Amino acid sequence: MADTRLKSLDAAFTTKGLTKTYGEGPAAVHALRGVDLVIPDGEFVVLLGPSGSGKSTLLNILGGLDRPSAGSAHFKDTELTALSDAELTRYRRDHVGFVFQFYNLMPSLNARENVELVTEIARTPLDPDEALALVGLDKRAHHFPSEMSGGEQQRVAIARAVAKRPTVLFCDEPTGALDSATGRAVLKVLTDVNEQLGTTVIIVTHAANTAQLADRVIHFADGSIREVIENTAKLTAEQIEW
Ligand SMILES: Nc1ncnc2c1ncn2[C@@H]1O[C@H](COP(=O)(O)OP(=O)(O)OP(=O)(O)O)[C@@H](O)[C@H]1O
Repeated sequence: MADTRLKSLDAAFTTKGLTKTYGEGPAAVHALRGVDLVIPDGEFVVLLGPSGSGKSTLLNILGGLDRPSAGSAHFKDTELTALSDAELTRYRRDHVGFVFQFYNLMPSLNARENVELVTEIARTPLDPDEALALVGLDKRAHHFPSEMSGGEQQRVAIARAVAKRPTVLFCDEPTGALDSATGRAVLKVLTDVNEQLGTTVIIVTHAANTAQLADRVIHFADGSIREVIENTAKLTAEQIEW
């Protein structure tokens, strides 16, 4: 598929001195130690780093699920750190989609009904069938989660997350529970979402191969950014090594 999207040079996110400390005194855990970061709008970004290095903490703050202890985080011109709880909820509802390692589908609802959970409350949603077609599951709309493989369930979760046309899609270990073939299919869907809808996609993972798909790879270590690499030779999901 040709990438006809014009990439914007505007920042989707800017953080300055972003700090998160859990607990106090000798028991304090320094999850983020003053992170300065710019994530351009429309990019496919991968956060890599060892367990406990602060990746999920950063994702949760940028996604409006958590607040930092100090420093600032902007989404475009909006300072997330200055928003009230109600405003943060609106930010999540209007701009953010989440995909987690374990799908979080409603077992009593079929694929289409799981997607409709979002399209019924979003302001300018995709048609649920269009969202399922985007992830290649338009023929499985009436199947329940228990009737689908892990990779198919994750694709329904992605359809649900993108159905509200989020500006940003956050994924925490989206292929962590999947074998290589289904993991590859899920990554293909995520790159399609980035390219076809222009959604900024930010993925936290241990899987170093996912970095080969990224415009930008951010390496974390011990609550800090160790290195940011702009990838000049992106691969497709079919090409990456597993
Ligand atoms: N709610 C919490 N209370 C106390 N400590 C926490 C809490 N959440 C995270 N931490 C700690 O903060 C540090 C960073 O955690 P975080 O989950 O951001 O790391 P991560 O890089 O995403 O790790 P993983 O790859 O294992 O998910 C860890 O030491 C973790 O134990």
